[in-house]
Amino acid sequence: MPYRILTHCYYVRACGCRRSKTAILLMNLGGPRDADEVYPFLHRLFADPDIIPIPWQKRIAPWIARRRTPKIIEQYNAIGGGSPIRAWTERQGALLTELLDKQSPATAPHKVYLGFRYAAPLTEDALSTMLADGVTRAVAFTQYPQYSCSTTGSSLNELWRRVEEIDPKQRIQWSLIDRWGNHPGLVKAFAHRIKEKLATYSAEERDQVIILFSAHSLPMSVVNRGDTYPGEVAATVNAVVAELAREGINNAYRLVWQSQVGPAAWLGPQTSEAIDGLAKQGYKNQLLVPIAFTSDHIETLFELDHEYGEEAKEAGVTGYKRAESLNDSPLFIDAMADIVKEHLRATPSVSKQWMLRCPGCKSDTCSKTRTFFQRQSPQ
Ligand SMILES: C=CC1=C(C)c2cc3[nH]c(cc4nc(cc5[nH]c(cc1n2)c(C)c5CCC(=O)O)C(CCC(=O)O)=C4C)c(C)c3C=C
Ligand SMILES: [Fe+2]
Ligand SMILES: [Fe+2]
Repeated sequence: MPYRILTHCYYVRACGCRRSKTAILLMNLGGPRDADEVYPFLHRLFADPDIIPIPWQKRIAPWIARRRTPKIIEQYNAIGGGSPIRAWTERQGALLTELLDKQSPATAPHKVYLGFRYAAPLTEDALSTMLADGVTRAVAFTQYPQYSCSTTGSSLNELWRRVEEIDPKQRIQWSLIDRWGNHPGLVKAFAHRIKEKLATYSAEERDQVIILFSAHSLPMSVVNRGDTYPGEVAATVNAVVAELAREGINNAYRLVWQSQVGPAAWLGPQTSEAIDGLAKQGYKNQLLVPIAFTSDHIETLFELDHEYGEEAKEAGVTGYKRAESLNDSPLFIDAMADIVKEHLRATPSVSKQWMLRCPGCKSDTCSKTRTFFQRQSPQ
């Protein structure tokens, strides 16, 4: 017990102290848990120039958020009142900790923290808790498998700013897992979810099912400045398709893009239009696969299930189904543990704060910087 008050305890096994030796910060966008959290969530999102640069941003963001809040509350009400991202991330974190403690005694005990960009627990909350817990070694692990300056970049820039503010002496040594869209474990987990759902079609229908991999779209302005996300999503799709082919599954497939916001041009084809267009070509069995996010959220539960589900029915798609999100899939948790284990083995702890900035642009304002030729940072 007395060891609990020590800042550093390297004798965790012998003394029974529960202080974690390795902290893992799961970074994600987060989501409102109830109606009261919708406005603050949207406000933070529209105030973030890394996701959406707006002139006079600080002044305009509250106004856009206020106008959008009633519509988004309605959408969250349709899926049970709030976003399940936090609950799923907590569950994934608990399972990951358990697995890592078993598989990686050299870096145990592990402790997972959640750091969300737009909803509680925010990055700054996570960082303060980690410092209060006496953490000295941490891995920032993005929960977006494919890198975009608008998502992982934004989270990293926020972490970098908060470290400067809250931990200027760098008591915590950080390293970074910034992309993992083609990790074999992730690919297997996606393929398994697809096989599970394909098995629910009749034997005659199964080969006729078209698989629609659906990812959150990006504004063309972000695509055109060289964001690597579209290519990384396509790489995940190709890897999953190859994995399915190895198991004798050779269905037709397309990559489509959902969740456009506002009037600007976004990357297409749009999921809803593709569903309709393919229905007109006679594809009555369509299996939707969310490929750029690892747990359920408004875009799977509301957009894919409700909104596009209704549109598909009207278009005559009688066999419209969605693959379950990865959520607490054991294959997915195995993949997460594998990624962290491998990272810890290969990456000595590094304290350089620049590692926490968006490696696409090394700037804390991604949106102003070109990101062509973004390098794959070491994992
Ligand atoms: C890989 C995932 C995501 C990318 C890329 C992404 C880019 C992106 N998003 C917006 C604007 C909004 N996104 C909103 C919600 C939202 N976005 C993602 C994921 C990605 N976004 C998720 C999982 C969610 C839902 C969160 C939940 O349900 O808990 C919203 C809020 C909802 C709404 O108002 O429609 C906005 C706004 C932009 C502009 C962008 C790329 C630049
Ligand atoms: Fe989004
Ligand atoms: Fe960036």
